[in-house]
Amino acid sequence: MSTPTPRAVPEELREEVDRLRARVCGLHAELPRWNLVAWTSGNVSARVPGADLMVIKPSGVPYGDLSPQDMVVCDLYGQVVEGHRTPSSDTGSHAYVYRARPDIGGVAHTHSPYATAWAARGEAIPCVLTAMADEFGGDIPVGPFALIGGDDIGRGVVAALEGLRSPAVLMRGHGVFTVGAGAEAAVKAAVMCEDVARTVHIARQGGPLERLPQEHIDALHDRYQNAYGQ
Ligand SMILES: O=C(CO)[C@@H](O)[C@H](O)COP(=O)(O)O
Repeated sequence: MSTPTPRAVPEELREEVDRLRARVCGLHAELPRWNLVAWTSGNVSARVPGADLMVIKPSGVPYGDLSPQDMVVCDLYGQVVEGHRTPSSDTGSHAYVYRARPDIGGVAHTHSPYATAWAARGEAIPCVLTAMADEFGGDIPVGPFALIGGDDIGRGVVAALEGLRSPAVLMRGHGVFTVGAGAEAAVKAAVMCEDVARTVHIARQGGPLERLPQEHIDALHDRYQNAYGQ
């Protein structure tokens, strides 16, 4: 990182940072809403566009107590720049992802039950559904087990997603990490990851799974990413 780490939020970024504080706080409410976390597990962050800063959840604060003012502004090495709370346990890993992947603007982490069960087995979720082709462009990969608190998880996330279209990775023995152009996209990927993890788990109870042909996966992904919706 060549630019010096800001020691305070530059005045010209104040409005954007305050907007992101509110947005990241609101997105955290989606994690319990979609049953993706228990108690205080999980977290979401957003990169501050045009700055070596991110906004992330405070560590260990119950979701119902989170407010925009609780969100913590950190540099992309995990150092607090603004905030009265201790940042998430995964701050170093979120920061690593942002440093390694300039295209990523949001990161989410959950312990959603079905996807985390696949992570416990260290098993990738095969692309057997059109919904998987749409959102993930293929299988949902597994990343390595890593201890918590530094940037090891972030390094594993970046390595596991290298060269793949998937915005989600199942971190072995831990849970789901997702990325996106913004925090909204990362949270959506987490919701969709749990949805397909559950469906594929149920399907496999009934018999063998058949992966979609690659050309169909490619066509479905292209449509969904480039033509679907408004
Ligand atoms: O599993 C982990 C650590 O990766 C997290 O989901 C924690 O459980 C939540 O940590 P904070 O973001 O509250 O520090």
